[in-house]
Amino acid sequence: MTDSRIVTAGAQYDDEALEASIRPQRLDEYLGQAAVREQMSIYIEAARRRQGALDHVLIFGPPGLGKTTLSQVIANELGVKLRTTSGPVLERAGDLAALLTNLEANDVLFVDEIHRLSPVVEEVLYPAMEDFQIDIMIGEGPAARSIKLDLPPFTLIGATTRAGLLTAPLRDRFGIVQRLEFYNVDELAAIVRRAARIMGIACDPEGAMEIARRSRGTPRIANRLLRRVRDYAEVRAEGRITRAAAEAAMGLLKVDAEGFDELDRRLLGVIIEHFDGGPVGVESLAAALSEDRGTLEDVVEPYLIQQGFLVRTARGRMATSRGWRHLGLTPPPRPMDSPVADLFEPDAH
Ligand SMILES: Nc1ncnc2c1ncn2[C@@H]1O[C@H](COP(=O)(O)OP(=O)(O)OP(=O)(O)O)[C@@H](O)[C@H]1O
Ligand SMILES: [Mg+2]
Repeated sequence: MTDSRIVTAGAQYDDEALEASIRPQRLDEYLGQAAVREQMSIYIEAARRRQGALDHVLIFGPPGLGKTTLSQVIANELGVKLRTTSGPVLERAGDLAALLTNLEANDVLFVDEIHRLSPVVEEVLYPAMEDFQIDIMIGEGPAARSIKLDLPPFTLIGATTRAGLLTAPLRDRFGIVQRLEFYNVDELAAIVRRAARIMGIACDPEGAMEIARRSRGTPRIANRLLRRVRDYAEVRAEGRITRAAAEAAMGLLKVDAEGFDELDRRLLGVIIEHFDGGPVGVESLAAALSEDRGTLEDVVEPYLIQQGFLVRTARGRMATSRGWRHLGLTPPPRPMDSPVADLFEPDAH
């Protein structure tokens, strides 16, 4: 079920065709993330002047915020080739060795889901990152020996939604660590307007704002909502994305004013109605919703938490007063000696 959510931040197949034309190629098309952009522009320029490889970069942040995009932008700005792989794909040490020995000087190797590298592959990566060398074993049994190979200088870019799952030795080998944040509404509106231009659909600023507000801080969702609103505008609104067209289209998709869909509302509803607002453990919650725990933790909760509708406490999840009100319910009186008491202040959210 979750895969078909319009507001899921994860990638979906229908995205691919248009995605390629919309995806930013250069740093000045990569909107928002001002601090990341400024830092990266300096590091990239410095590497270019030295004609050396950029230091290794770790990019982390929730799905759909632009990790893969940023890695491509970095390679484009450096003017080097990008090779792409991912943690789960690299099963054996030899898989990684083959990729590394095919790199040219200053190339970028992008490893998506780097927290899912197997330990043997990670072992190969350490000396490769640190000294641009790898040890490979030739042969088996008593005749086996290891030889050292020199690699050209290169940049490893690792991406992960779960920085906490990276081993310390791996994390320490990245000279540059960038954390992507949820985008604000103005940034998302700019992303929507740019994508609408590329798609050749007229989009009023208020129409873009309306889409932006419901995009959960996530460019991938903004672009997906834009495509559905475009369909609606073409059929019902004379091909123009106005505020009214955006509202009507998203009403049909059951995406509410906060960008929540039915799963978000069910999650809040279950915490409030079955568990008196919490705290409730994630396993009980997953069971009550018939959803998988990982989906709740990685996909559903981060935005609810970031927006102050939900909190994670040591004893489990709790709905905040904002969460109660979103469902049209009256929050309970402020719990006196609760570690989250301040979340129940009348004007806090
Ligand atoms: N800063 C940005 N400016 C404009 N568009 C962006 C930006 N970041 C991402 N996008 C758009 O959002 C889409 C999703 O981004 P991307 O695939 O890079 O996310 P991701 O962080 O790699 O997600 P995942 O964790 O699922 O791999 C891109 O195709 C791109 O069109
Ligand atoms: Mg990605």
